[in-house]
This record gives sequence, structure tokens and C-alpha cells, in this order.
Amino acid sequence: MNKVSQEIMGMLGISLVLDQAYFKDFFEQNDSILRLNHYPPCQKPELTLGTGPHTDPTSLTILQQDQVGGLQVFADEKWHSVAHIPGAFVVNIGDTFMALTNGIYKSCLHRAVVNTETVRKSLAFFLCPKLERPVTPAAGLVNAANSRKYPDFTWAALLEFTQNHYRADMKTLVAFSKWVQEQESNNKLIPYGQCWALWAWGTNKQLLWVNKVRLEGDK
Ligand SMILES: O=C(O)CCC(=O)C(=O)O
Ligand SMILES: [Fe+2]
Repeated sequence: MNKVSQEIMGMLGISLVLDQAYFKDFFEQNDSILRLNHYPPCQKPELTLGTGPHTDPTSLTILQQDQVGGLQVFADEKWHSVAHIPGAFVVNIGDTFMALTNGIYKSCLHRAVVNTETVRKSLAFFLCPKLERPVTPAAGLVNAANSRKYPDFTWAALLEFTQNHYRADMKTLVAFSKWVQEQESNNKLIPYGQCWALWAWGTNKQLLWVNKVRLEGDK
């Protein structure tokens, strides 16, 4: 799976007029995930969803679904079933790759539905960057026509966000970007010297609210 994903990354690099090695190098070391999904039959499938609508927060997904079928993709304002093709994988783009391409490649909205009769299984390989490697778009993909879309982040932070703060849906990357920016401003403590000066100034001016103030220009 790792090898297949590297080959696909080579082609995606070429498609963006980047070096073929660009994404291959980025993902050469990775903290990828393999997941087995098991969907028991359900008496009222219309009242439940095996996996609700979401985009994968990861970078690239290579999925093997069994012959039961149930994967659906949202395109042209409606849900389409993705047929099981023996011997074929389903490949889709995830949020992290969307950020790496500055929004040029879009992560794909999908879900998995259940049925009344049969157990369904799928096996998903999620290509992910190294946990602490900064995810930042390639320089050539940020320009006047395509300004910067998402803040820098790490896969570790997005994983933490989707495991402990937010259930992945179709707006994960937007919600995560906001969360990253909030975290950054909350963590921006005033350097001691400036804090002192503010306090002294504040005492004179009856302005004592210095805790966690984000100083303009303190980037
Ligand atoms: O089971 C499926 O076909 C899709 C599962 C899925 O979307 C996921 O694991 O992220
Ligand atoms: Fe998914």
C-alpha cells in the first residue's frame, strides 16, 4: 500500500507541474494508518449511517470494499453509489493533501450506508505525513491567483483535533484551521519585559487587563 501510494504521489506531483519527487519525498517517511471497517446489517438502514458524510482528514485513501457495496460519493449535488469492481481500489484525496496543494486538489465528500441483509467490510489505507512534519503548501502553488488557504499545521495536530475535538465531516479543514489560529493566539503569551511595561502603563491608565493579550505586530 505504501508503495502504491508513493507511485500515486509521483503522478500527483507531475499533474501540478511540481517535481515528480516532490510529494514522494514528503511522504517517504510517513505515519500512515490501516483500518478495517465492519458494518453489521441493520433492520432500518434508512435511519442509520454506517459512516456519516465526511472527507478523510488524511492525505490519500486507498480503499478496498467488498462485493456488498455501500460506499457513496457526493458529486453534482447528489449521492452516487461507488460500484465494487473486483481487483480495483477506490482512491480519494483527503484534507491534508488539499492543504498541501493549497486547495487545488479537493478532498472528496463520501459516506458508507448499511443494508438489512449482509455484513459489509472495507479495508482502508490512509496515507499520512510524519506526525510532526509541517504541512505547508508547495511554494509554486501559492500565488496572486491562488492565495494561501490554510495555516501551517502538523498531522499530529489534525489527528488530535479529529479524535478529541471534532468528528470529521465535510467542514473539518475549515473548522481545524480556525482552531489552529485560536490555539496560536491563546498560546501567545506576552514576553515578560513587555508585560511589565504594559502593567506599569496600565496602572497609570487603569488598564490592568494584560493577561493573554495578543499584541498587535507580535508575530
Ligand atoms: O467503508 C467504506 O466504504 C468507507 C469508509 C470510510 O469512509 C472511512 O473509513 O473513512
Ligand atoms: Fe472516509
